[in-house]
Amino acid sequence: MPIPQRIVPVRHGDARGWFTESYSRRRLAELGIADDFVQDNHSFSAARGTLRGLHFQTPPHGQAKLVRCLAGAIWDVAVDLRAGSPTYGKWVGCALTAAGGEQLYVPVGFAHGFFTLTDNVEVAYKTSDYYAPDCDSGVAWDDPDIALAWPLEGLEPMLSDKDRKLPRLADFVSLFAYDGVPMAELD
Ligand SMILES: Cc1cn([C@H]2C[C@H](O)[C@@H](COP(=O)(O)OP(=O)(O)O[C@H]3O[C@@H](C)C(=O)[C@@H](O)[C@H]3O)O2)c(=O)[nH]c1=O
Repeated sequence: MPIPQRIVPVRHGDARGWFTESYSRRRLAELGIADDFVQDNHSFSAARGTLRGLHFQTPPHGQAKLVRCLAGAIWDVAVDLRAGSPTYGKWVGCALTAAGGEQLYVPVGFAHGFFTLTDNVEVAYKTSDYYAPDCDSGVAWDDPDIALAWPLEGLEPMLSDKDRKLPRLADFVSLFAYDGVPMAELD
């Protein structure tokens, strides 16, 4: 289904450690995910309390993302931005850890962001379209209309200058289509 999903690839453990298929096009197709991923991104955040988001690219360069954590842990979120969706402006979030290998699938039409729960976090994600700076967009992480329950635990999030100036959802006119499937809680 083209809504956010939490995916936990199987890990095959043995005396050496473990092995996992971190990406399988066939396995994702079984879950209803048919995006053609064309770019791999990798970011490093030095400090716990770093927040990146809420980001998306506007049509015609919307990006689905398949997000995972290679070091440390994050709290990862997706916000529904599909015009006419009954879950427009609603969010889902979950922890993604290097230790557990969990992934979050973020479809086109959803904003994405994360908050680092540890120091020295590496996040890797596949995207279904190339970086298109003219379509780079976002909404404010602390927009009260979205009311994200970030696990701040008293920390003041560390943001980029760009993210500090992002507009509110109310100022955004969505050109993302709604395909009839409302967002649901993550498994
Ligand atoms: C996203 C992106 C950025 N850049 C460049 C632009 C800039 O000089 C530098 C850092 O970019 P940003 O500040 O936008 O990086 P960051 O704040 O990490 O942005 C990312 O946040 C997460 C939450 C997402 O979902 C991503 O799609 C992306 O928006 O990297 C690329 O060259 N290619 C890319 O695909």
